[in-house]
Amino acid sequence: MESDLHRVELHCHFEGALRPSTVFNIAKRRGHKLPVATPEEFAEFMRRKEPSLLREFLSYFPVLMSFVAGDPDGIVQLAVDFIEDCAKNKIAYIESRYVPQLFAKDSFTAEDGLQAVLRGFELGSKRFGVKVRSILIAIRAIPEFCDETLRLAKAYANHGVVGIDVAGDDKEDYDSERGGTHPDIVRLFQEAYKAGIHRTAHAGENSGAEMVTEALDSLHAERIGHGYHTLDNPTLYQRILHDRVHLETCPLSSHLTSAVLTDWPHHPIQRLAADKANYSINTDDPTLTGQWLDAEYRMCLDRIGLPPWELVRTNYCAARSSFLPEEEKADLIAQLDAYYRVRL
Ligand SMILES: O=c1[nH]cnc2c1ncn2[C@@H]1O[C@H](CO)[C@@H](O)[C@H]1O
Repeated sequence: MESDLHRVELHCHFEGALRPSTVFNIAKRRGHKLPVATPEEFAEFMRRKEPSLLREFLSYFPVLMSFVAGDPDGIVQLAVDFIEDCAKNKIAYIESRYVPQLFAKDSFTAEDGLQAVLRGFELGSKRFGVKVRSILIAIRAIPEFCDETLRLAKAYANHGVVGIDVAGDDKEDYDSERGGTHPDIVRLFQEAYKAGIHRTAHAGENSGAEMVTEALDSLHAERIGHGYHTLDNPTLYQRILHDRVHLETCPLSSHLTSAVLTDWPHHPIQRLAADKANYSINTDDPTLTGQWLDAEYRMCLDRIGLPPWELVRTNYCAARSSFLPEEEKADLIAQLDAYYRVRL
């Protein structure tokens, strides 16, 4: 049977995409005190309704993880459910990113957490036909994690891990006076570059264009997470366009974190579309935004005013800029071709 999965997503935090009802059930099973009585109320409790600062948006991650860290069965189930939610959103291929250390608790290590996520992804992939790969995230504010991030990225390169990223509050945790990104994180990216591990970096989300330049020049980033403020610097923007650097944009998240302050028809995505830039449409954190890829696409059509074929084009951009080996990339593009019957 021909697959109807035809979308590619490159920027989705697994911890930010945990199915609320499953988190609720895990928390109940473990005897956690919950602020609400039903799974539906829990979903509403986690969903951010109004724009706030990125820092506040990110403050919900420790809350979510406190319910599930250290619980292997729960983590496997969440990973299976994640893949099911991808299939419901017609995702053929997804690169999911996460911080293995956030799953650790007591004697349950970051590596145990990583293995549980990978196990769930494998089970989910077999069941729902979605192809998934992992990107391990280093956190800007916790450079102490870097050595382990590099070790795990190398050790699991043949088990579904295709790259690394750095996340966190890119404005608050980036110290331009002291030289920007922490040296340990710069070293992590340089080592990954030498080892042939792919690299993307959160930059230009809340921070300015200079951080995007640093990500390209010092971190050897092949893609940029968010990157909206690239457009504030015309020279850098021309460089991105010329070099076809891929920007992983996340519409609703950009609004809820106040990364983008303009109204929807003037969203940076509108400009990227007009300039035929290399970018993709992504969810970032569905548990916190309350919407998956279907709704993000609708937002692009209805609010930003993208034409439908532009969404087809962004899927091809995403497939071409994915961290898959060339042969698998060609297979993915063929899968898109079979569905769209037109290549953009
Ligand atoms: O939009 C974002 N910008 C920057 N960092 C983020 C964003 N969403 C999640 N994380 C960070 O990624 C890790 C979980 O994968 C967490 O550390 C969270 O703070």
